[in-house]
Amino acid sequence: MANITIKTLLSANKLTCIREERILFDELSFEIHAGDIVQIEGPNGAGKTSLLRILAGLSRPYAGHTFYIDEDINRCRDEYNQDLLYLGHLAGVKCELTAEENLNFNLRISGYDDFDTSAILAKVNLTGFEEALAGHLSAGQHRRTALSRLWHSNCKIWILDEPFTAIDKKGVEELEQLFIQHADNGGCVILTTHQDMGIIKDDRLRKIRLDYRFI
Ligand SMILES: Nc1ncnc2c1ncn2[C@@H]1O[C@H](COP(=O)(O)OP(=O)(O)OP(=O)(O)O)[C@@H](O)[C@H]1O
Repeated sequence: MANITIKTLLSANKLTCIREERILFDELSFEIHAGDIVQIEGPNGAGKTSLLRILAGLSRPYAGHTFYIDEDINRCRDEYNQDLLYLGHLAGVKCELTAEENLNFNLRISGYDDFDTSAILAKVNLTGFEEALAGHLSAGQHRRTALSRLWHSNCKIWILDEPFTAIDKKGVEELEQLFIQHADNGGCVILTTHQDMGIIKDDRLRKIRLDYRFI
């Protein structure tokens, strides 16, 4: 019988998050493996963004730990940050830069120096808008500028907060395909969305649900 090893990329160990005297989640534990596509779900205000930010090491939990492979993320920041691509709500797009300059800037600060911005922007349907100021782009084009980084990433762990916001149906499908490809190549995707996904079927998607609790 084949010996299948499941590689754990990220694990949450008894994470507790309290905001404004409200317990958003309490002793939440889970493991995320290579190949996983995980949706954090729950109503508005349930704590999805708070959880993603804790997993990304951008904020601290009230209690508990996040591990990158088998090390606490606070003890291996550099290695973790090199393997992590986090896109939050604002997604780091600067309105005063063009779409191309934004992509160029974001890839360079992530350590890449050999890439073709026109080809990457073409993947997100921004051909012809390379020189447009991000501040003048439509909401969907602005979001596509942020997402373009995903098409040139060596990071295994993608943490994406509402990646489909303002993206049209075809764009959502292309992103879903990319997520599947990334997971099939040994990465993982952890995302929030209030939209239904059409390509990533339920048997390919793991769900972690957050619900309100009060002290
Ligand atoms: N830094 C903070 N200080 C105080 N309260 C906060 C902070 N961050 C989040 N909150 C509160 O925590 C709760 C959860 O916020 P969060 O953004 O994590 O929810 P969410 O599930 O992502 O919501 P949505 O679906 O609306 O995006 C909200 O009530 C929010 O006001």
